[in-house]
Amino acid sequence: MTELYLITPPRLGPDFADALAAALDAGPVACVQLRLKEAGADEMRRAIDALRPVAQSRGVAFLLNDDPRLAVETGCDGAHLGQDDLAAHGGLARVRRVLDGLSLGITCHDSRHLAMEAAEQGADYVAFGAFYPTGTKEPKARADVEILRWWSELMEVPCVAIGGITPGNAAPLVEAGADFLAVVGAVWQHPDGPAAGVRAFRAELA
Ligand SMILES: Cc1ncc(COP(=O)(O)OP(=O)(O)O)c(N)n1
Ligand SMILES: Cc1ncsc1CCOP(=O)(O)O
Ligand SMILES: [Mg+2]
Repeated sequence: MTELYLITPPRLGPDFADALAAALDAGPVACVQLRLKEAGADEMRRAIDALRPVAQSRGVAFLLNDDPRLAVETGCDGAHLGQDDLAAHGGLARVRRVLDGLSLGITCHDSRHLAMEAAEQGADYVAFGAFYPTGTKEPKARADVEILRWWSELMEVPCVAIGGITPGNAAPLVEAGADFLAVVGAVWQHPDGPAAGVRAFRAELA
């Protein structure tokens, strides 16, 4: 089964909590990641305080991008870290300890080695990508669907696919065994709004 993993847009408008609620109510959505690359500490805490209850009250996990300590402090369900973030926070083993029983997701780009290492050290999921061209971020790597097939046949730890995923190109990722599809643009930039964006994935994930 493949589930939707929603990542927030890079900048949040004043009504974003309502937009998030509408998107989640159009679900199922398994997880929300707050990803604000340009926010300062205060803005980040305000966003967490406003959005975390929207997700958690609906039984949707709320993860924070990049900052495991803040995730713990603010009651998030876990954190997602990239390879540079791991280095900045003292390495994977240390981050695992900081998060204790909370969820830890790790960016592994297109690397089987990084994914094995992450799983061995207690990651709760590994993320591969970018699978398709994306305007949301300049990706460090392009990944092939075969890495999802290889991983899902070999390993128990769930895998996330990310990068340019839309309802129109999701099928090969689902077929190859992705446990989650992580999406930004296809939901938040959907012409009929985010709820329609989430609904559009339903048929692909069934
Ligand atoms: C689910 C998921 N996968 C990958 C990423 C990318 O993380 P990272 O490489 O640290 O890049 P930034 O998101 O921090 O720009 C992600 N955030 N979520
Ligand atoms: C954060 C991130 N990491 C690799 S691609 C990407 C952006 C995904 O956004 P979109 O779904 O809009 O392509
Ligand atoms: Mg990061």
